[in-house]
Amino acid sequence: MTTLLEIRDLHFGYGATPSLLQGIDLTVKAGDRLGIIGDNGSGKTTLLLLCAAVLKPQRGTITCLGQSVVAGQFQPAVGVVLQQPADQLIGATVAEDVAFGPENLGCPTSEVQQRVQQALAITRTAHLAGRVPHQLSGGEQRMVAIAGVLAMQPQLILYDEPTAFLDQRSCGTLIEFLRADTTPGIIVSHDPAFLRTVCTQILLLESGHLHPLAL
Ligand SMILES: Nc1ncnc2c1ncn2[C@@H]1O[C@H](COP(=O)(O)OP(=O)(O)OP(=O)(O)O)[C@@H](O)[C@H]1O
Repeated sequence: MTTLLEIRDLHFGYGATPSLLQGIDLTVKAGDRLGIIGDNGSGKTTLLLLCAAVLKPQRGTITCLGQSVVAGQFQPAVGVVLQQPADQLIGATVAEDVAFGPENLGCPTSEVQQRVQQALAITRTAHLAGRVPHQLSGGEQRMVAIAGVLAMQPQLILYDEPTAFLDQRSCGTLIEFLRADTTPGIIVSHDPAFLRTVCTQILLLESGHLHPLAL
């Protein structure tokens, strides 16, 4: 089975928390969606930012589809859904926002339009196409942010606390989407029941190490 992401002996820390990650090993293969749970400040977001090439490992390696992940280098194969969806919404309208990714990948206009319509349909946000992203509710913003990621057709999607700020109904929409979508990835969350519903494996990040948990 294709290996999408491979992390070996990853170490990382900040000034005040120098030993945050102390030898992380992780593999995401086709069909895998890993859930990561852990206390506040255990390093879950940091781990995602390392996978997304936003941060540079202090030791160890991260490879995506067999290529070394180089911090600061754009990885079209990896989509990231940030904890605060508003942070990644930049278009004047929802449709323009979702078009931004494929446009920047150099897709022809007809393909951009096709990808936008498809992503909005999958995330059930087509009715929001003409709306201003920053005037949407938190739940609507989250699904639009996911649509923007899907329009880039990534091979791996990293989600940082996707259920944060969602009410039960929006959570239901998200779960329905995640159950239908087969893109492999990693989901960081504080909600074990949610992770059990949408992930193939759950890992606990504790004291700088990942430990498998029973589903
Ligand atoms: N840019 C930064 N500079 C210095 N310290 C940071 C930085 N970002 C995060 N930290 C610290 O690193 C630790 C881990 O933060 P991180 O956001 O990765 O944790 P988390 O597990 O995602 O937490 P939460 O569940 O609260 O979202 C925290 O103690 C945090 O204060």
